[in-house]
Amino acid sequence: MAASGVAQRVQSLLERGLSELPSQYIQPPETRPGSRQITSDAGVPVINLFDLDPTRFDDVRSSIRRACQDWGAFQVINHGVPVCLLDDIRSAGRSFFDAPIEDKLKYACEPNSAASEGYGSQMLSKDDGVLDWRDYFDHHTLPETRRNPEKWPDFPPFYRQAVVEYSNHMKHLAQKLLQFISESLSLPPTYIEEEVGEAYQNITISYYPPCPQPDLVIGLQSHSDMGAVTLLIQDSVGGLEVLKDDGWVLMEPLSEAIVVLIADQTEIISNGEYGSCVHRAVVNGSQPRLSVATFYDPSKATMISPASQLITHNSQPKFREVVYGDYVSQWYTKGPDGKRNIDALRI
Ligand SMILES: O=C(O)CCC(=O)C(=O)O
Ligand SMILES: [Fe+2]
Repeated sequence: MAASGVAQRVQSLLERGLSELPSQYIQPPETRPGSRQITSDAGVPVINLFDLDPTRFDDVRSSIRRACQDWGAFQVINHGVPVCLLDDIRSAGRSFFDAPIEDKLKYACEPNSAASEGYGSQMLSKDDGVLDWRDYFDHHTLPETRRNPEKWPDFPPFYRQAVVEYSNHMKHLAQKLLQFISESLSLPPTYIEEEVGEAYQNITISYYPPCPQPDLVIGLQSHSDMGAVTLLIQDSVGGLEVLKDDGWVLMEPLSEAIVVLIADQTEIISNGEYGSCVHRAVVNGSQPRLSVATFYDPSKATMISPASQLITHNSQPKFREVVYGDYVSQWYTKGPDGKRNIDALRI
């Protein structure tokens, strides 16, 4: 998102005491949380990975295929990532956000550069976009040459170690999931992984303070993620919603599960067979909420295009090829705004 000026942290705004909600955070009626909310009988699928037991792979692949076609999202359980590591990263994040603002600001991200590492909040965009009710800490974790734990909080003492271990586990799980996804499209198992090339991984811990008027704000506005796949964990509060058939469905918070969100480059590679998941985060009036999103993305120089195996005389390419870095720059210029970005590549 285009940025200018000094970032205001939502949490510090609240701590200073709010007599009324600042107007920059008030959403127009059509994007407020209550709009188009649906309770679906069939929620987002929860898929058992059976601790990656190869005898169950056929079942897993067909469940993933259905979930990708119907939702572009699913949760996985028995995924092989130690649950204590999920708890550690949530508790590390929570301790950071519970610390005094002076301690947090030592890790402030660069106010004028897009996607810089560290502690931040959405900044005023150059157009008159509405601000998200969210603060975050972004970590650059892969390739290892980008990984500099000195830039991450040194409290609580296990913070940096937890991020390193979490990053490594999420890389392996993302690769395994991309293999299932490739095979479920009848592509060779490593197809998507090879198209993506050396993975760029960022881990963003989002913190959504409670809001005195939660019905007027959005924690994180509607968007689809730009890369290949996003793995996300949330705490017990809940607030992640996915768009399905024009209505918003709550992603049930499950403490041991990992949410998988298909992102835009996988939609392109699958030639639209699997749509990326449009999602947003809503907030509430009483409890802060924390989530940890791990993005698995191509490098900026990587060219992404629909898999040639999926192009037949019955199925023409649906997207133009794109250099990933150009895709990202466009996103930062225009902002997420639903799926506007990927739609610009449609043939
Ligand atoms: O907090 C959440 O649940 C959503 C986070 C998210 O979508 C993102 O960081 O891209
Ligand atoms: Fe997202």
